[in-house]
Amino acid sequence: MLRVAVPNKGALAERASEMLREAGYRQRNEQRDLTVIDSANDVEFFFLRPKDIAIYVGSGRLDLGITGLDLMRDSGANVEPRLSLGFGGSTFRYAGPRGTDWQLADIKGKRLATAYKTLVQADLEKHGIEAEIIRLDGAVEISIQLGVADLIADVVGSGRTLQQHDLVPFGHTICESEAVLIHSAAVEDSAAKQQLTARLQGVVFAQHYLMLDYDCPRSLLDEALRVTPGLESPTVAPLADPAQVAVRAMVPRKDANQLMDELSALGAKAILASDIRFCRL
Ligand SMILES: Nc1ncnc2c1ncn2[C@@H]1O[C@H](COP(=O)(O)OP(=O)(O)OP(=O)(O)O)[C@@H](O)[C@H]1O
Ligand SMILES: O=P(O)(O)OC[C@H]1O[C@H](OP(=O)(O)OP(=O)(O)O)[C@H](O)[C@@H]1O
Ligand SMILES: [Mg+2]
Repeated sequence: MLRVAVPNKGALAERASEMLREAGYRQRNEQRDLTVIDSANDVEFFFLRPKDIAIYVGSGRLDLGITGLDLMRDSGANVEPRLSLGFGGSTFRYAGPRGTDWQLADIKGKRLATAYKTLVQADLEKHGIEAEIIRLDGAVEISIQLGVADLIADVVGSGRTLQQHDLVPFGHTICESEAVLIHSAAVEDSAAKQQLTARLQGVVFAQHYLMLDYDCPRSLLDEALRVTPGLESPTVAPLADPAQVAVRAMVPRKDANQLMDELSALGAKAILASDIRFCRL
């Protein structure tokens, strides 16, 4: 049975379970359950703290896991990302009190609070900076106000939490992160791991694409197909009116409105966009 780790709480938990559901897997109904067996798909899911997931997967006890790239790197475990899941995007940044034009070199000799000690230590070493790292578990932005640190390094999503605490990010981005599916770098791949990956890939892909349907004069078909070339070859079907054809093609979601404008200007009619829930390419 394939064994898969899923975040049990925090920023990634809900979306991770939602994606697995979309991919056809059974997920927990009760927030406090720590495991769920999906016997139809021969998978057991383990609901673990996001910070611990890379450690379990790196140990080889679990086959796959969903976690943040920043957490994966901080764990130091022997794991690799195998699929980006397209949610939980954040950056990991140094930050200090507003009003000072902080530079990276200013970190030297300061007390720097973080919940990602390994990640920060590696970055400081890389830049030849020595500082006292204060290891906290969370709510790191409050630590300066409470007098235990001078600077912090933490996850920035919208930037709201930094702003609320009068902090500004400075220096380079330590890590760009998003939710990823990970595996152990030391364990061989298997058909079961590949199948779960392909199912999640289908969900990620479906989120990035829309299906466009439209009718277009046969005389304009070549031009219309240049606008919507599809992934490989769009479907072109005859209509009752021999001068018209119906076209169906997948398009990137972010371009959909512009492409619909172009098709409309070209003379296409009845242009419909529909969601793709999941797919296998
Ligand atoms: N506001 C946010 N926006 C986007 N991603 C975020 C945000 N906060 C956390 N993350 C991402 O979520 C992951 C960490 O999750 P979270 O902070 O929920 O876990 P945790 O800190 O281990 O648990 P907890 O906060 O419950 O102690 C990291 O990969 C991080 O980049
Ligand atoms: O830039 P923002 O959108 O404001 O998000 C960033 C905040 O979100 C996370 O906190 P979380 O809710 O996980 O609490 P924690 O600090 O206890 O981990 C992160 O640690 C930051 O504090
Ligand atoms: Mg957190």
